Amino acid sequence: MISDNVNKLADKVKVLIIGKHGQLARSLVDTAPHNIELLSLARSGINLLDLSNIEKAVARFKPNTVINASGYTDVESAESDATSAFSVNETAVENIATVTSKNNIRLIHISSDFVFDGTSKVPYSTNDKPNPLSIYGASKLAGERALTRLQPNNSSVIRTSWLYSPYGNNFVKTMLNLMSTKEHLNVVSDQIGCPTNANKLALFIWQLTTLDTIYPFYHWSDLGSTSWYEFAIEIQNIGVNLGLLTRKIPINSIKSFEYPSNVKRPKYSVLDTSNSQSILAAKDWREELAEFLKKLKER
Ligand SMILES: NC(=O)C1=CN([C@@H]2O[C@H](COP(=O)(O)OP(=O)(O)OC[C@H]3O[C@@H](n4cnc5c(N)ncnc54)[C@H](OP(=O)(O)O)[C@@H]3O)[C@@H](O)[C@H]2O)C=CC1
Ligand SMILES: Cc1cn([C@H]2C[C@H](O)[C@@H](COP(=O)(O)OP(=O)(O)O[C@H]3O[C@@H](C)C(=O)[C@@H](O)[C@H]3O)O2)c(=O)[nH]c1=O
Repeated sequence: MISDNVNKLADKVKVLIIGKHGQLARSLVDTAPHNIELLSLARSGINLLDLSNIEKAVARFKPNTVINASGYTDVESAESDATSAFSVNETAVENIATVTSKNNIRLIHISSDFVFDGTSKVPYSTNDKPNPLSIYGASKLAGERALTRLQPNNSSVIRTSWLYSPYGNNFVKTMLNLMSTKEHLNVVSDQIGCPTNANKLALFIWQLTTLDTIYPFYHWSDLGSTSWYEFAIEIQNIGVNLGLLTRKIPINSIKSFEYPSNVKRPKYSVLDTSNSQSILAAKDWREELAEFLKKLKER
């Protein structure tokens, strides 16, 4: 018995992150606990469409947990390139789940509020039925289903929404950029959801890696709800207060149909995160945004 425990202590927890250059993968690296041995792989290090290549990467590193932070996230381009969206968001997930299931490795995978159709009037629970409106949403749902089919045990799908971080493309960075270069902005006010600080999602994911058993589905976002329009207003208000922006520009509230886009986005996609709160307590989205922008100013 004693030697078993010693062996457990000697075996460092090893976590493989897939999607190295993405905003969530980078936030995971930023927040990783010190006792974890990490390997984060980009496309150059792992070919997600080649099962034997994933096998090799896993055999070499021998992770206890794989976090799939990769994804085809260009919601607009997905509408005209469904093949690429499904290959990353479904086929790659199938391949990863096949390998992790075979090797008894925990798999944590990220999905989106865009699997829902937005007709609900109350936050979506993990039991609610998905019905995606977009190709991106359909490809994310296909990935969820592949994972559930191939690795029903020791895996979790975490659905999240409106992710932002200092890295890559996200609404907060786009707004700060547009607010400093444009004379006015039009932003949709009839899509309601909840922003998520990628750092906090990363902390939630790290908590999941420590639990003995995990549920198949979690929802995670910051607390509260807002529209993209109110989100933009708040970014501008805090941005000006902190000196990230030098002036305020007019921000007009518009309807979805007035915004040039090929994508049908859910009108309401707030996630019910209550089951996740015992694992990590979330904060209101405004508080998270203010902390994030403060740190961005200090960088
Ligand atoms: N962004 C958001 O608002 C939300 C995101 N999600 C989900 O969270 C996850 C992480 O999102 P986020 O960090 O924003 O995504 P990013 O777009 O920032 O990063 C995605 C990463 O996936 C990598 N990738 C794409 N295709 C492949 C491939 N074939 N092989 C290897 N790597 C690949 C990209 O690599 P490269 O840099 O080389 O292109 C990129 O590094 C995704 O699954 C996404 O669907 C869920 C809800 C909201
Ligand atoms: C830039 C801009 C966007 N918008 C609108 C368009 C859209 O309805 C909303 C957000 O636009 P974006 O293109 O930034 O975000 P979008 O790529 O649609 O965001 C989604 O990404 C995927 C990956 C997810 O999983 C979702 O949770 C969600 O975060 O804001 C404006 O109204 N005005 C603007 O100037």
